[in-house]
Amino acid sequence: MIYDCDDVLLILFIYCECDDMAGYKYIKSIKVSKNVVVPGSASGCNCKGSCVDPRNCACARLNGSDFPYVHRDGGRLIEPKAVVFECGPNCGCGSGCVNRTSQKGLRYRLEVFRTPKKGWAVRSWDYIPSGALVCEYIGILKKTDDVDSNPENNYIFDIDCLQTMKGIGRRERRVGEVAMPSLLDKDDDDKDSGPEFCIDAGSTGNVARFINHSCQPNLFVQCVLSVHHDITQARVILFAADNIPPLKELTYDYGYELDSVMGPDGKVKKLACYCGAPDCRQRLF
Ligand SMILES: C[S@@+](CC[C@H](N)C(=O)[O-])C[C@H]1O[C@@H](n2cnc3c(N)ncnc32)[C@H](O)[C@@H]1O
Repeated sequence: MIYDCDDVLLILFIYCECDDMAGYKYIKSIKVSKNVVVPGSASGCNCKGSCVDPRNCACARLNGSDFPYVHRDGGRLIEPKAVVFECGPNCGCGSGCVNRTSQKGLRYRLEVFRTPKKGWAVRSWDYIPSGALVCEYIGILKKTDDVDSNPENNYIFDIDCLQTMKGIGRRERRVGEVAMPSLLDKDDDDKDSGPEFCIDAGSTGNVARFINHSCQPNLFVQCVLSVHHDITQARVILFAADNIPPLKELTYDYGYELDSVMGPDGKVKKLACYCGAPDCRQRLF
């Protein structure tokens, strides 16, 4: 299976909702469960054409007064951030703006291949430079409570951006100030309740669902807000952490705490890790 630029899941993020026969709403290519309320679009910047001057761009200010991306290779993330604020539907800039890097689709030819011990996996036919966008984790946006009943679904990504920003969980907290502190105000009472929303790629998804875990990964997870500014429903984008040569397996850290996953019988579930890294933790969870 090869995914290339023709298979791009176009993520234009024009805020548009509609229902299909199965009762899902859509924000363009993102399917949304009917019982999920998607926040309204944020007000944008007044730039024209492309955002170039961070002093005059409201979106740049949200990123700490600079753009998170540089122009090389169609947009490269300068460094991992707690959250990236991209330009959205109410911004004056156009689709070529560098601050819409995650909205431009796949740039590398990604292949799904079979591994001896980990099932399917993903690699690129092209060289991927450090900081380049690899793909978005696409699926159905659901309430996490609604998927707990299906413990055999291996394709659920909990949107743990808020927890990571608060230093809860195993994913590494990003240094640097969050330019919009109100993001962190959300559900302080629910500190232990975990992510409210997840992306379920069990029945619908893209190539990201086949990317395996590694204890020494070459991709990292970046939370991105482009349409609205609700961190609990942030988009989840995978970027290259290193220069990645062609045909090297692409991996990210799933971020599980050991002993954090329970089976239907209420007992701790364990899964052996076969990432092969010298400092492998030996278990995914
Ligand atoms: C999101 S899926 C990744 C694609 C999966 N390999 C497949 O064949 O569809 C996650 C599942 O892949 C397997 N997996 C991912 N990384 C692994 C690793 N490092 N070691 C062992 N199994 C892994 C586990 O079964 C995990 O629940």
